[in-house]
Amino acid sequence: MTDTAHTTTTTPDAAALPAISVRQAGKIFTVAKGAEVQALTGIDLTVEPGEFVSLIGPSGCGKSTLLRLIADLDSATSGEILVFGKSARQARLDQEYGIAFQSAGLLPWRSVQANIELPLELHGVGKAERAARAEELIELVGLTDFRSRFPDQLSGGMQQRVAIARSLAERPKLLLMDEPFGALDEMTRERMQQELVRICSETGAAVVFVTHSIPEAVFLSDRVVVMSPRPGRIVDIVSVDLGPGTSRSDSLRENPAFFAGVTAVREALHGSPVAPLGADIR
Ligand SMILES: Nc1ncnc2c1ncn2[C@@H]1O[C@H](COP(=O)(O)OP(=O)(O)OP(=O)(O)O)[C@@H](O)[C@H]1O
Repeated sequence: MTDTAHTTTTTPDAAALPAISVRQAGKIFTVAKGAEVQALTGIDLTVEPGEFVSLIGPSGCGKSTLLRLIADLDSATSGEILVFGKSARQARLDQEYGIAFQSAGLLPWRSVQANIELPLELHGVGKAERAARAEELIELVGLTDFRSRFPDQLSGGMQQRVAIARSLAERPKLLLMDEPFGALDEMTRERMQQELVRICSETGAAVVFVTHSIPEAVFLSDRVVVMSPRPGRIVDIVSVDLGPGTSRSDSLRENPAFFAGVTAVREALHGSPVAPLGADIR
């Protein structure tokens, strides 16, 4: 449950900076009649470049709030949040990450292809290059026959796939994902999990991934951050080290190391001490 040291000083090598450094972050919402909700308290978390970290915990424990603070969609009441050594605000302005959140957030007047191309368009990427990249991504998320459709002509899960493709358009070094697979059927969800693993290993992107699913968190993650509510805080960080030679392919779902990881996260969620992981899971 240790966390790596925070790097808040400027280093000459940007690649050596953590993808995310959160130190003592807290968030208080002011609600009706001046009442306050302490959504997060004392959050310390470092995510290294290329690392996959999931946030899991009961409803209301602050998972989405933490992700929103990192994405600068809301501001912390206390503490510090750095993204690749920059303030969350600067990182947002510099488009340091891709975002795929619960609601797909697509532009209804743009086709699937045009939605996926949007971030590239905003950054002045030429038409041919945009189209080629969109084509790759449309294929990746299995929407080849739907490239010209509009969001209201797609199922919720298909809309979510468009949003994921859009978040990948600029090959970001960091992806912030809030239950991106929540609306998908189980088979599509597992396929998308595998695609995400592949994409991350190919691009070296770090990911912070909010989920309610323990198996999903274990399948995807290097570390699973377990949170508890009132106020939202980190109660444990479970490392999922599957040992040498174990890839995150479909067969992992039937691997004893995977089951042991699921058990470790479940116990952490339920507040039981996590047994030291055995030889299968280090
Ligand atoms: N804009 C807001 N105004 C007031 N309170 C808020 C706001 N956003 C979140 N909260 C409160 O902060 C706490 C954390 O909410 P958050 O949505 O981050 O939890 P979560 O763990 O993502 O929940 P879920 O798993 O249900 O999505 C909750 O008590 C919630 O009611």
